[in-house]
Amino acid sequence: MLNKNDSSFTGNARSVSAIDWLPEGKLKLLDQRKLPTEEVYIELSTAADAAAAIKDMVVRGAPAIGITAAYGVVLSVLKSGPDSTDQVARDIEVLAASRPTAVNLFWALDRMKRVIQQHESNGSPVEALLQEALLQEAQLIHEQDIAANKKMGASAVALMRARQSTPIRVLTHCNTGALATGGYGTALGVVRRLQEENVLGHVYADETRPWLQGARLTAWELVQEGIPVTLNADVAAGHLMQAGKIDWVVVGADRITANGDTANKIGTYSLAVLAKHHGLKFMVVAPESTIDMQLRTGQDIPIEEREGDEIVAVKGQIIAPQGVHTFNPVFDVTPHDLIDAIVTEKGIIEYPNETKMRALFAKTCD
Ligand SMILES: CSC[C@H]1O[C@H](OP(=O)(O)O)[C@H](O)[C@@H]1O
Repeated sequence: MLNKNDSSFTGNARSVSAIDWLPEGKLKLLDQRKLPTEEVYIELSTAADAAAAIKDMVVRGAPAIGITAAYGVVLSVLKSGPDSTDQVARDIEVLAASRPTAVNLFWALDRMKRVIQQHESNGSPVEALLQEALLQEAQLIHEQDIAANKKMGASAVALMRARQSTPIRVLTHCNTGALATGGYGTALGVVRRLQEENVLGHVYADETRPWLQGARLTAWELVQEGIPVTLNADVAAGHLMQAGKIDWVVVGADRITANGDTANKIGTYSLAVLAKHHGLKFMVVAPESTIDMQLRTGQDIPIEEREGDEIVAVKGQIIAPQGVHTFNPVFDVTPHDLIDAIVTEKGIIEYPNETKMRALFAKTCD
């Protein structure tokens, strides 16, 4: 286990990466459970370690989960040795079972399985060649995610500037930044681009109960970069909208279905209803790896429920009586008709519906 004295730590969220492949064949993760008070890194050497890190939210965020799983497959092949097909297949199943909602996990594993299948179709895969091909694919998934985030940031800000005067004031939910992705961020990538173009009015960050991704992670990223952020209780979001403080609600996604219904952190649906009521714009920002054209509507999306102890305690401090029942779904689904724009690296869909989604994605998701 490494602490922030680790040589790669520079003290700046912009250069801090949640996920790094080490030359000695290990995966280094920033333990997001310990932020913002501690920057602690862990090094993983097995696929089971990677699956546990996803399940336990050492690393979280739909794209980051997919990238971690891809490196987990590399760890599996490195560890399994020759004739490891069955063990690698078992490891991929363990990775797939780590969390159910973010489709990026399954998208990334499918890409890695295609590399294995290509090698197997060429006769028995030469182990070293397969290991190298899988590492290259995982690193490509990682790099493509960062590039997608920067492209989405630019196109989202261009749309916002075409729709209203500047500066632009944003409310965001959960964490969708460098910690949730390969780097730069999805919804937080839009915030970064607004700041880069000097048209950011202000960012309001929902604390995002119960896991507090907004308070612990989004605020950490933005404060470190000097981006003007105000942390608010989730229940204050409606008040901010009613007070005329917000122009756009901008969020990430964990799975977007063929009609544009969007699963995202619990509380997103409420924000969309509030935004509609107050006549504000609601934007979803997500790479194509978050699109699931195999599901027709959001009703089909598996919604993860986590342990009640995430609700009844905050950083170990008990805040509810012993024996209370709990209900802890950690995602909800925003219907497409509450979404003004879905921004992806392939293009922007305004007022999404199945026809528009299929026009943009059918060719790549059949
Ligand atoms: C870049 S999208 C990240 C997405 O993932 C988060 O969920 P979790 O922290 O539980 O992995 C949240 O839904 C974000 O919008």
